[in-house]
Amino acid sequence: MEVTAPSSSPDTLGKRDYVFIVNPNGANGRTGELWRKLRPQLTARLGKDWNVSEKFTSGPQNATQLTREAIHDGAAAVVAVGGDGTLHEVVNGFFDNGELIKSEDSESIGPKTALGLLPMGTGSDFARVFDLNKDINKAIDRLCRGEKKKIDVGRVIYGKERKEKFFINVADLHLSAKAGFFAGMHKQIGNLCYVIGALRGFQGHRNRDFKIRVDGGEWETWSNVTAICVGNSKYFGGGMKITPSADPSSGDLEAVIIRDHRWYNFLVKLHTLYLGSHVRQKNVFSMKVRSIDVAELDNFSNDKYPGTFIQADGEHLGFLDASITSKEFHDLSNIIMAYEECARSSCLTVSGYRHSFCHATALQAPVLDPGASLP
Ligand SMILES: Nc1ncnc2c1ncn2[C@@H]1O[C@H](COP(=O)(O)OP(=O)(O)OP(=O)(O)O)[C@@H](O)[C@H]1O
Repeated sequence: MEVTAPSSSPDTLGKRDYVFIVNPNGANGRTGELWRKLRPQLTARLGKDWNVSEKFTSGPQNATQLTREAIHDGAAAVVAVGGDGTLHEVVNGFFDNGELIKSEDSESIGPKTALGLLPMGTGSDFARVFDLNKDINKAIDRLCRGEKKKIDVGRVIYGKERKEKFFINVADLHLSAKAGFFAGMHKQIGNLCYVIGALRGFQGHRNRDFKIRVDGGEWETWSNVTAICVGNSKYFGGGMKITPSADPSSGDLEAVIIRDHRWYNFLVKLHTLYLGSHVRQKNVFSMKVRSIDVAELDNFSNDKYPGTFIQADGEHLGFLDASITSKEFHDLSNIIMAYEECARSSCLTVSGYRHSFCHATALQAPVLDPGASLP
């Protein structure tokens, strides 16, 4: 829906679109309410230079499609309005078949469209690293100032069919992903959903043995793993600083592997998860990685669930394949999960690739002014 005058009006001629993709049901409907209150302010502040348009999502995954359409149409920016789930879907809309998409008139590799964020979800964890989660006006100011930052995205490949998703915040598996799955069912109670999710996650949980390979090196067996969290950024679960050294502009990811933990370990040391000091504890391992592969070693067939839970940006993706054996795993026929830093570049040019093997990802969040030159 066009908020400003129609694009044929003399006022809008030559202007590019700022497309706000709104999940009206985010944060149990609060996103939609807040958006309606903020929209006039945004139109007033941005409308002089841009066509401000809004698109409401019709349901899960729709934000991805809406983003692709906006990029094809040459939007200057696509701004996710909602929580981490909506941001995740918008980020995935920058890609198609694993490749960055570009506007139809774009000559360059990578989109001319930038990514933006108005955090209005339950957890809004990605926004925390920019200190934008507490005050929406701060996020609006940043958007209107046109402040830009280059950021990375990660990629997860999982399951027998080797499905692929990009993530911008944290991807994780096993207990934390199971807790996230249940938390998603209780978003109506706000941040308490993460407590309920954790309690339900612990039911029937047992630590597992996995094969893990870092940066394409040797596979190693890790026994009694409770959770594996890989952060492009620092926070998940409504403010837990799970990967405290991760920096979305660093070019690498932080992998935190938690082993041998029981529910009471978390209970006693819960505050350390919020402080990020858990990484200094016994049985918690942190490392900087470019990629990490994980495969199951033991058989899940007797379990209630088909395998190890995987989530990305708090969105349930599925399960590692329960039937993976070490033989299949060596065949690499059932991989697993791989994170990959995607090369970064300006959203306007092809210069600045950090790695020639990878197409540029032009994700800059929270975005702006695609006309300005990048640092
Ligand atoms: N129109 C819609 N109706 C129902 N669900 C939707 C709609 N649009 C998107 N969704 C789904 O809503 C889910 C949650 O959205 P979102 O992340 O915006 O809010 P949240 O869960 O409250 O916040 P956070 O993820 O930060 O905790 C996503 O999984 C998304 O797929």
